[in-house]
Formats: sequence, C-alpha cells, structure tokens
Amino acid sequence: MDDNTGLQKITLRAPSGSTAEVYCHGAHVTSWKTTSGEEMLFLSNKAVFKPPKAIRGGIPVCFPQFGGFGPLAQHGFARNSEFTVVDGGSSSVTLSLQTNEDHLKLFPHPFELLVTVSIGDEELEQTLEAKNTGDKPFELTAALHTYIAVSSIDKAHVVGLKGVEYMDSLQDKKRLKEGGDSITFTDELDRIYLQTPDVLEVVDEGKNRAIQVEKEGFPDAVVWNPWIQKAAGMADFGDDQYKEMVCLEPAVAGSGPVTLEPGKTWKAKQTLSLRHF
Ligand SMILES: O=P(O)(O)OC[C@H]1O[C@@H](O)[C@H](O)[C@@H](O)[C@@H]1O
Repeated sequence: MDDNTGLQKITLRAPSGSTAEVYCHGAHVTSWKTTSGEEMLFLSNKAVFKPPKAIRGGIPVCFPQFGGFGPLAQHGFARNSEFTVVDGGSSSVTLSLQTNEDHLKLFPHPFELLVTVSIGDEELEQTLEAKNTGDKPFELTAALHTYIAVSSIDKAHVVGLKGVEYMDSLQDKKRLKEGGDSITFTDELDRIYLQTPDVLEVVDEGKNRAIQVEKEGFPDAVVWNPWIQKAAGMADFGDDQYKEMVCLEPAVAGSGPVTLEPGKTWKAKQTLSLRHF
C-alpha cells in the first residue's frame, strides 16, 4: 500500500501483535514494534522519503558494497533502488532487486538480490540472498545497517566484542584490539570489528532492555554513532538525534570481499530479538 510519502510500504503483522514496516524503496525496514508496541528501530525525524535518496534510519541494505570498500558510491546502490515484492504473507515478505541498465553502468555484474523480512513474537529476521546471474565472478561487500533505538546514548552499550580486532574508520582504518567488556559512547565512534562472535547485543540501561543481534554469514560487525559534529553535518538527521541511536551492523567489510561465481548464491542473515532485564 502507499503511505503519505507516496512510496509503497508493506506492513507485517504477527499473530502476537508485533509489526514491521518495509519499503519497496531499498527493501528498507523502517519500523519494528514488538508485542507491547515498543519501537525497536531508530528512524530520523528528518528522513527523506524521496528516491533515489536512501532513508535515514531503520535498516538500510548496503549492497553490493559496504562503505568505501570498492568503486561504487558509499554503501552501494541497493538502498537507493526500487525492489519488487515477489512473495510474502501477513508476517513475512520477500523483495527482489534485479540489476537494470543503470546499475550495470556502475557495476557490470548482473545479479538478483532477494531480501526477506519476517517477524515473530519478539523477533525480526532478515535474510539477504544474492545470486550471480551473469557469466563472470564478481566481488561483493555488504551490510544490514541496523539503527537500534536507545533511550539515551549515555545509557547504551554494546557487548560481545571484547578482544576482537577492529579497523578504526576514524583513523584511516588503523587496526586495534577491543579491550573493554562493553563499548560505550562518549564521542564519535566508527569501527569495523573483524571476524566477530555471531551474537552481539545493544544494551539499554534506560529501558531495561537489550536488542540481541545474531548474525549468520556476516563475518564482521560495524558499530557507529555520529556524535555531535557529524550529526550536525547530516541534512537528514536531527542535530540531537545521535543520542537516540546506536548502529550495530552485521557486515562483510574488512574481512571481505566475498567472490560470487556465476550461478551461485551468497546468503547471510540477521535475527534481532528483544530481551528485558
Ligand atoms: O551517511 P551514510 O552513507 O548513510 O553512512 C553512515 C555511516 O555508515 C556507517 O556504516 C559507516 O561506518 C560510517 O562511516 C558512515 O558515516
């Protein structure tokens, strides 16, 4: 159905009452509410719903490139492209992106990307399946750029990364090792954690809740908060909204790329789930 942005949006509803909203533009999840009606994802109050601009917040799909790991514009073009619904029901939808002439000018490798979003009681599952439909291998990097809503950035931390090596994107991708039990936010932070454990968590002490991010097929995880200056420099992001979000992004980035042979499919997935404490 069309919402007031004029864009096509699918609303998923699980029998338990949890919901999610997914736009065909970018196969972009913009909302996930659990059974109590609590919103789990951050969406910028200045988000622009005007293709080809990517929506700020929710879960942008970064494909076939994460960040600047390749010749394309930052984060690739899937988040700027129109997907088509190919399957689904009340609590699940599958959207497809097939490369068109414009994509092929930028990236001369035909592919089909399927994005499936499903919701359960306190869970959201999102799968990427990319098939090389051409006759030559190609390389890809990717991420599910998940913006988690937090009550206040000084009450949020990320756990599960102690001892993990990371590339610091604020220091020319210098390699460092995570020393702390948890990552807290007191300044801009932009890191690519390499070969991480598959279960990570954003803990929100202000709401006594944690969102678990469980990943499969994504070796890396990006942690990002833009903080004051970068937030002020983003036209589609409220100046103070850096306080309301933490990005925890399952990715193939510094450990990539993945080489996809003709006819083969690469698959990766994240499962977000809510834990109260
Ligand atoms: O502004 P964009 O292209 O959506 O990117 C937002 C951020 O995305 C993160 O994944 C990157 O690590 C950051 O470096 C980047 O600033």
